[in-house]
Amino acid sequence: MAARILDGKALAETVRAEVRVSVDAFKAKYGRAPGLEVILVGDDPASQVYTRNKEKASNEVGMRGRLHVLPAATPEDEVLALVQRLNADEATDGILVQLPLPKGLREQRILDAVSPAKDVDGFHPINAGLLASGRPGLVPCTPRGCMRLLALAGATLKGARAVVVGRSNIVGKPVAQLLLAEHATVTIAHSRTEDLAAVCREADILVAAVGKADLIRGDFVKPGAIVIDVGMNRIDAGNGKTKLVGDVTFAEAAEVASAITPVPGGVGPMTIAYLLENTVTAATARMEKR
Ligand SMILES: Nc1nc(=O)c2c([nH]1)NC[C@@H]1CN(c3ccc(C(=O)N[C@@H](CCC(=O)O)C(=O)O)cc3)C=[N+]21
Repeated sequence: MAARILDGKALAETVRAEVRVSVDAFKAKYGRAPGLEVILVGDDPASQVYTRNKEKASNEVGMRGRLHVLPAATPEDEVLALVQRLNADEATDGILVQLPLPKGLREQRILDAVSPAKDVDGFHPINAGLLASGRPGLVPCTPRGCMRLLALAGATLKGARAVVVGRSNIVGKPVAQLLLAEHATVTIAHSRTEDLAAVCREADILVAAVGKADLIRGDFVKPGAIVIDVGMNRIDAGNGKTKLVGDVTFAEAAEVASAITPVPGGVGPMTIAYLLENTVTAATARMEKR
């Protein structure tokens, strides 16, 4: 059996078209564009590419996207001062601090400084707590993208066995919360899980979010399962080049699963699309509160 390949790139384009409609409605109602501010500290080449893409993607849907680049040696208090200035700025709806931060900057202190109402990453403990309590708030982008891909696959979540491999605050925990909210029976597995293969084989829905190439082999997948691969691993392609792969051995898993996301072209583009969605959601919520 060959699995259906879930095209995250095409689905992300659909989400962006939806966001464009919301942005136009927002502009008509409030006379300005939703504003996303992306903060990059340092000169990590991958982060430079990612943040430029985020700025570009936000402008393409009619928002006002802006990238702030600070030198790697910027003192923590200066980063905090920028976050606080943007928190207080009426035209700023979303604030994203690109991770990882350079050594010497305390990630938690900086992320906690972002106003929960403008926290379009959904990383603030207030938003994490709201999600865990089943209350409305800003939800992390990658987990939202995973749920939309499951909808594309036509997954029945109610009563399904879902296994999430990985327990990060950015993906594993929030995607588990979203699956639970949809009435799946959720297991969170991780590097210390005993017999990971056997646990994964129970899954109707398998979400891999660890960051380790080839962690999930074909024999980890229950026949007919839906596999969402969140991993982003840059590995040696053998020809002096590198290539991007997920956590799942794609060719093996695609023989067994009913549907599977590729890397690249799966979850990654959905993350950016939901960053835009979260920004217009945050903008609308702020304006409606005033
Ligand atoms: N505050 C913060 N929020 C983030 O959301 C955040 C972050 N920091 N730091 C880094 C990670 C990584 N991340 C990606 C998003 C999309 C792709 C993506 O679109 N990938 C393409 C391919 C990209 C390529 O070829 O390199 C794909 O999978 O098809 C990748 C990586 C967001 N992150």
